[in-house]
Amino acid sequence: MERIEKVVRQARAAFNSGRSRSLEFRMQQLKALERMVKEKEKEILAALHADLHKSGPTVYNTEILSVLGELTLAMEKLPSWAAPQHLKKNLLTMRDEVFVNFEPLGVVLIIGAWNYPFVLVMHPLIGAIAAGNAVVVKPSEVSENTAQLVADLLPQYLDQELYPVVTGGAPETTELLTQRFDHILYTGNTAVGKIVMAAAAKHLTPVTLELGGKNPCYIDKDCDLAVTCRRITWGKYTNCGQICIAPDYILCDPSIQSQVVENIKATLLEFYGEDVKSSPDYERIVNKRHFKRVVGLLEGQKIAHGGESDEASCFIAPTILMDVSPDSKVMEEEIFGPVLPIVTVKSIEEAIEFINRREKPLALYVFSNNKKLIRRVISETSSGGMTANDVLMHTVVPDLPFGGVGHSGMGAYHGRCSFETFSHRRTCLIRDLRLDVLNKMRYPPVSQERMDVAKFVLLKHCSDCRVGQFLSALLGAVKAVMAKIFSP
Ligand SMILES: NC(=O)c1ccc[n+]([C@@H]2O[C@H](COP(=O)([O-])OP(=O)(O)OC[C@H]3O[C@@H](n4cnc5c(N)ncnc54)[C@H](O)[C@@H]3O)[C@@H](O)[C@H]2O)c1
Ligand SMILES: CC(C)=CCC/C(C)=C/CC/C(C)=C/C=O
Repeated sequence: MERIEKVVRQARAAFNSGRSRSLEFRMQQLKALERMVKEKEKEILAALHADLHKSGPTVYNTEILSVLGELTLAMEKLPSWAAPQHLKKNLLTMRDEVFVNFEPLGVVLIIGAWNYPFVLVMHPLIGAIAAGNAVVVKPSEVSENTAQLVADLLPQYLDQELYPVVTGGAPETTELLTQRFDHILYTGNTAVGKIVMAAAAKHLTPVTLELGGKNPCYIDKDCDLAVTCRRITWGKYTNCGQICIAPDYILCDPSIQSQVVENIKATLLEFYGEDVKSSPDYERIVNKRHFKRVVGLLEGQKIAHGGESDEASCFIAPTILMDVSPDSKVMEEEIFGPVLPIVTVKSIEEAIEFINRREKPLALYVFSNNKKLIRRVISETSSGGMTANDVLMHTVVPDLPFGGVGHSGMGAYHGRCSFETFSHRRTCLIRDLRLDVLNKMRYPPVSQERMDVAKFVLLKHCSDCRVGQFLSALLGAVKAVMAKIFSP
């Protein structure tokens, strides 16, 4: 544990040296990360297969490409993201420089989860490096092969003191959390999220919490069920249901429930063949603990499809549950496995009420040809993010912030939002010491007259105020004349 304290101390000393701040250095580190991902692709694929039975193409699409995409974006946009943001002025400040400067926060802690073990540490790491921070990376011990690979690879490519990796589980994370950081980004379950936030509060450290929840998926009667169910099947059973944005359960009218089941069954056959177990595209539950938890959710349920499992290989077949009671256990906790309950509702009002009676989810899905209904769902519910007429896809749009709300998390990242999350927006005002006469109205002794002038001056924005432009031009002219008269 002394080692952990030393690692954080070294990261802070490295940050204080100032070397992570220049854009040139940040770019160089991001380029090195890109080289790492390209050169070590085989090793990354192997680790993810060992941890989660993920197939090569799946890992390539979800983990490698998305990390390379985030890197390309950051390297292309960093100069514009990091540039000071000049803002509107009022009459009082029309001669000044008014801007927001993005500065690094300091030492950031990133705690990853096991289900997308590579991307969940790499995405925030990219944002934190781009913003000029030192970063301590703690990958999830549950995906042990990927965690070890990250620990082996990062020091080969990045500045070792600025970006150390700490491996281990709850004891190591607990120890890390006693240290002082300038920001913590944690990905994982809500219960540990509370522990992280409580520990961070001791140092007044801001947190980004990327948590989970039960993501509803409403299917309107007015939609193409074959397409709808193909998209839902893909999003639900990818990574064996172990994805934070998976549709957790379906809400639909009782009259279409059987058609939904039939369409999902047909898609499963298309995707994984007759023998799902031998499909290279179907993953496994990460460990026995989670296997038992997910199998336990099937108890007492009406299984419309699937239900088979094999503890030795942590296999659970893609499963659909029908006529599920809203009060059953499977509707209480996030499923995080290949089990899809269908709860019937008789109207969109009932669906909205159902969603709003529960904690705010990380994602919400609605399928309908009716755009008005989609807009209504957006305006009458809340969730971290949402996609209409598809699933998962809002997370792959680089400019969309990704994060939860309420019990599904706080704060967001991805793309520019990552850069902002790991930056301090520093308010800057640069004035000069001349023409102090213009400040007279704020100096004592106060008078009604001065207050009237202050009111006029403060309530006018320069950009939409002709008086401001006129005064500015006038002042410029006066300045030029004075300079001419008084120049030696
Ligand atoms: N919002 C997102 O981006 C996102 C992404 C992936 C997973 N998730 C959510 O994460 C959950 C699954 O992940 P998990 O929690 O099983 O992952 P996990 O077991 O990998 O835990 C996450 C991290 O917390 C640490 N940890 C565990 N117990 C701890 C403790 N007592 N004190 C301090 N640290 C501790 C672990 O070492 C690990 O690094 C699901 O709820 C899922 O929805 C959210
Ligand atoms: C398009 C697919 C299958 C996934 C893309 C989303 C993605 C890169 C997920 C990884 C990060 C994440 C939000 C995991 C949640 O558990």
